[in-house]
Amino acid sequence: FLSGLKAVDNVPGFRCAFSATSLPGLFFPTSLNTLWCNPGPDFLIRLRHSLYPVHEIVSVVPFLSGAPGVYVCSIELMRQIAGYSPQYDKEHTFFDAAFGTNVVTAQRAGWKRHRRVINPAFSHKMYDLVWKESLAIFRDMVAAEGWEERDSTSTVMMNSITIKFALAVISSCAFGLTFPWAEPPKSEGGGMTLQDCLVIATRDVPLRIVAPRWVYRLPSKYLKEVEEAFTTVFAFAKSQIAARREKLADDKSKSNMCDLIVRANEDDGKVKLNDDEMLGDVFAVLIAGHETSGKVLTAIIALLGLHQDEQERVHQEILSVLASGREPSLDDLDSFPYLHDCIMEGIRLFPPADILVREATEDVFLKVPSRIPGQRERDVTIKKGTIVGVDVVGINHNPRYFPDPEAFKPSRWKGITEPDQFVGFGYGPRACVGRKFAMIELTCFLVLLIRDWRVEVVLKKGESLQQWRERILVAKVDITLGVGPTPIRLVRRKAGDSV
Ligand code: HEM
Repeated sequence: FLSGLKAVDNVPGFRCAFSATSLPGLFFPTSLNTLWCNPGPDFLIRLRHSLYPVHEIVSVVPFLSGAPGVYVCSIELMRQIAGYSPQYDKEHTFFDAAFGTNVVTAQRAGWKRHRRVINPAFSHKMYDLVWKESLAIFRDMVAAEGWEERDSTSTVMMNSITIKFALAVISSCAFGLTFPWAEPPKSEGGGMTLQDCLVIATRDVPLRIVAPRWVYRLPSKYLKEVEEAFTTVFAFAKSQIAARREKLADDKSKSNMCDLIVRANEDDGKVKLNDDEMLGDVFAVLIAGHETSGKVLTAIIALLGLHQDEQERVHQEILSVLASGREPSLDDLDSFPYLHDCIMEGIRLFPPADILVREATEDVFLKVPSRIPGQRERDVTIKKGTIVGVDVVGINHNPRYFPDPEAFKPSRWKGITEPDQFVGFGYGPRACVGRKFAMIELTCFLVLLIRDWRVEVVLKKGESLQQWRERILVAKVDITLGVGPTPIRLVRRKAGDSV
């Protein structure tokens, strides 16, 4: 504990039993009790108003389990920490124990091989496919949900719709696995859909790591579900790699992302990944590629439902681009600047990747800005091996960059180029490789939705919009950050209809 305090140069913060990202920290209940403190995985967003009273840095020093760490909410420091400096690397994480080393978690030396294999998959041809599939899946969804024949829907829980949509897009574009909206693929046991299995597999990673295999034979419905979920997800990933290999042996055409990854791996002898690493990458793309987009899509739809004026502005923009009544295409992607700003603002308020975690590879010196105008920076020396987290939520709520940070104001992004202040997709060499993929599917979904439907939030009797926001838009972190169950209603737009 004392060496932990030294490692973070006595920067003020939490002195706790477990660090937020250690295994016990995830298992035990969150508590800020001074004797039994466990800040919990979502402390950055929960405590965002009070975390940084003076300087833009806070420390977490556990006395039982987990590594000491500091968290910063400064863009200037993010550039040093997540940029190209060899002084920082990805933190060694326990997630590898469940899914294998992969492109998201690998440390610098191994990561380059993963990234070289993954990169060719993110091509214009792939983006074309993402748009086409998003369009087709949206249409299938509207028909299968029975919205086509209605002027307004009953209450729709948006979370399951957007996660299913994002999973359908990644399954189709990454693995060539298309399925009808009404009949998603089921697990071998037949009880759960692949979507259910992925939700459980991502939520229960800590249990999977600590529980020995015999535990799953105990008579518990919950444990049986966890076992079925992991077995299904592993079988799916393995079958995808095997199928790609077989296909590529007699068919040299490259089509979906998994084909391209397997081909890139086998084309270049120097960068070959072994089967476990390939499996890890398939999981990484599957999870990083649907959890993030699905969760933030719900938040953006909810924010547009709360802010009818902003929604109307987006609607008018869509009508002006699609004036002739034609369907949107990938060529229109940059023709919706206001919608683009709404997406940026949604990601700012509810960033799926709430933190960029790095580890100091040597002793590092930080000049930390003060939150109080006119007050001096603080010099801090962080010891080698200490966790250094870029607090994305903290940056996004830092009034130095975003005045009135809690407000949904898409217009604040006008004229701001992304690398300047937009940290939602990360920064530097490890920034999101799927950024354009995500922007395409989000734009396609929102253009089609807002063109045809007005989104309304479903209030309880007597509830105000502000109360709805406080009740529903509560961020929760399980691997990625998202909002709670979000009830909305869609009302079909008629010609000349506006708010
Ligand atoms: C709105 C949606 C998304 C958001 C907000 C998001 C955010 C991020 C962020 C912040 C990082 C950097 C993490 C770090 O530096 O520690 C990242 C990395 C990554 N993302 Fe995304 N992501 C999104 C969608 C996607 C999609 C759709 C895919 C794949 C199709 C994807 C694949 C990846 C991968 C593979 C990495 C690791 C890159 C590397 O380390 O080389 N992401 N993402």
